[in-house]
Amino acid sequence: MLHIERVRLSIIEMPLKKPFTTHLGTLGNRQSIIIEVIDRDGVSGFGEAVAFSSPWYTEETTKTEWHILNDYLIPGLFNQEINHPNEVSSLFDSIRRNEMAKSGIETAIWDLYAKKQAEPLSKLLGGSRKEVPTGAVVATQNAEAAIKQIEKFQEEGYQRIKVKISPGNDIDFLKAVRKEYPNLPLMADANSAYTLDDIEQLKALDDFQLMMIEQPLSVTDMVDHATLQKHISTPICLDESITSFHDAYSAIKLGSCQIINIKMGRVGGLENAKRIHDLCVEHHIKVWCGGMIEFGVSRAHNLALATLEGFTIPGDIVSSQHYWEKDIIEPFVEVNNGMISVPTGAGIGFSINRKRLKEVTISYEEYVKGKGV
Ligand SMILES: O=C(O)CCC(=O)C1=CC=C[C@@H](O)[C@@H]1C(=O)O
Ligand SMILES: [Mg+2]
Repeated sequence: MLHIERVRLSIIEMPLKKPFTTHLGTLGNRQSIIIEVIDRDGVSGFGEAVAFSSPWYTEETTKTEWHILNDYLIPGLFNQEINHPNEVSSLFDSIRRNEMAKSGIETAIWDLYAKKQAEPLSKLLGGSRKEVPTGAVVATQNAEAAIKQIEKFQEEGYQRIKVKISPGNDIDFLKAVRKEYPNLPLMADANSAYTLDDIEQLKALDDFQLMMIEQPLSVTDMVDHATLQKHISTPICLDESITSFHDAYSAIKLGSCQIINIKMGRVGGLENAKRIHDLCVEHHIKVWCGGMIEFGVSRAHNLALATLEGFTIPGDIVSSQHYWEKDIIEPFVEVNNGMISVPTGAGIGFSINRKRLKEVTISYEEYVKGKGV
């Protein structure tokens, strides 16, 4: 039985080592909310609310998460007796959407629960992998720079490369990449840059032997993706369209995709992520673990999730040092020959460098039992 006694929220901020560019803009600085839930025995669990500072990827932002966490999600926790983290997402049923805020708290409670059970989070999720294959994202629209980044990722052993494409930055870009790397396991993420009017361009992508095209059409679409999949041989992977178990169910029913990028933040936490994984395995839909250019707490949770048997495609789980000068976890997540070893310690299996957390904290709120209820 878990009794949450205190919650500590820290908005942290770090510059990326290299800007992350898509057709939607460039991310140079990253904020995230680190959530520490502390039970009556003084045991801490950590989660990370991963919305960006502006609503370019989903409708949530660091500020909306701060509001929903402060005013809705946390106050309701103090008088709850939680038997299992699987109960947490239904506690939030009366609060619509706000999946990343919910995921931040839910994952922190999963970490706390696993620590109380003295078990690795991966084991409690039902994961069996002792190491996880991983891929990397080339986030530049400049072909020359992209080829240089791919060369570095190849040296580091990443098992597949994801590039970003959009109208006017697709065919020639992919031709340049394929010229240098004809056999590279390669996928492309469009972040909803196309419409069905672009169908001829999208058909042309079939010449590049892509593993998949991720989210080519509107972030809320299922129907046009199903139409598009009938016209192209490249498998469609959905990302932004899948914000819930029901979205995954609908996409599978409609034939909108052959692959789903599962991000626990986008779908409200680990329980929902696991349910979507199980549904996809049942319906022979491939899944992989997406990233959110996050810090070490969410990266550690992704690692635990990616140990589930259905995660057969290398995910977006790069090393801590790819993005950050100094992450907030110890040890850092490291990639060796394209694999990441799964920690065997209790919970997420990484500890928090509190000194570093304090250094990069820009705003802070602590709740004690009774406040906010
Ligand atoms: O976390 C990573 O290493 C990269 C993740 C990544 O590619 C994305 C994160 C968030 C928004 C997008 O730009 C993109 C995606 O759509 O998957
Ligand atoms: Mg994506």
